[in-house]
Amino acid sequence: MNAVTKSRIPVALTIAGSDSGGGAGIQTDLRTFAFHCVHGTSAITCITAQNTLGVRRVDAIATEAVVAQIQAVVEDIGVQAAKTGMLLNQEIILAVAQQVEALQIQNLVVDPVMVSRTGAQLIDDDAVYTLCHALIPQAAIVTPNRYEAQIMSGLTIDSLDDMQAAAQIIHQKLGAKAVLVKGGGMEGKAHGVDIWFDGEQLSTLSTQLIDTKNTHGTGCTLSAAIAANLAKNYDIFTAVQQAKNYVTTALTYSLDIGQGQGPVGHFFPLLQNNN
Ligand SMILES: Nc1ncnc2c1ncn2[C@@H]1O[C@H](COP(=O)(O)OP(=O)(O)OP(=O)(O)O)[C@@H](O)[C@H]1O
Ligand SMILES: Cc1ncc(CO)c(N)n1
Repeated sequence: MNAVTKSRIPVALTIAGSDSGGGAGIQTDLRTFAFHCVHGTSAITCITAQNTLGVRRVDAIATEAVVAQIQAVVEDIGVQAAKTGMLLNQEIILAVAQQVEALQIQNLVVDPVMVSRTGAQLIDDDAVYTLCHALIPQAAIVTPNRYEAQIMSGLTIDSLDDMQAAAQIIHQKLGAKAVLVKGGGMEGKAHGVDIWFDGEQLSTLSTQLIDTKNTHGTGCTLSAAIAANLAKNYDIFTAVQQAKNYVTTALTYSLDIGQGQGPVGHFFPLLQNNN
């Protein structure tokens, strides 16, 4: 009989919604964790009926069921990092914030899913308030896109200067340890450029701009990659830099599936062995 190899592996948790099309949400998060050699665990908050053309329907999971999933994972397996994605409503957001505090979940990445890249608001104003005041203060990093950063800072964001000002206001006002304002929804020079601020260092993160319409899941992939890197004990700035590089490569390999905006591709490390 062969001896079993006992392997220790970092563990990350995603608290997010399901995307039936497999391009965003928990499906993308778990894939991203796996391709970082991190064991992925999940607490599902809602089920979306979604494809590359858009979201057709959203059903919330009972708040007690969301809490039970988080407790089951953390109390037995333990997690070195976690990320939140689509939390959907105020009740779920509040319950998640309470669990993060009670279970002392470290290295929390909050992707404050409120507004889609096209500018459509996905959660109501009460939910936005609770996200900003109960969950984000516990975050190691919060990663708003252009429109979320506008809501959180109160600024109109049209340029890199605006993104920098917003990052500083969000840091000061909401108390996340670090802020990354993402530029996927910007035009011109700021397109695909992100702004980092941690209270001391203001940095511009840019890679090459990838010319593709298939950008579904960029935000989820980025926040999941940051969480995976934190689970591996990278310092937060390195975790973000590496995650930004990862999303850029995943965009280069994005998938031309469906009739709309296809998802970013995670399989590139396997492709050369699959032809
Ligand atoms: N065409 C592109 N080329 C290079 N990087 C990009 C491009 N589009 C988006 N990004 C990067 O992808 C990451 C996610 O940013 P984005 O602003 O798209 O987030 P989001 O709106 O939350 O995403 P999602 O579409 O998943 O909701 C950022 O690092 C951003 O700079
Ligand atoms: C489930 C889910 N989470 C996040 C997003 C944002 O990309 C989405 N479209 N769907």
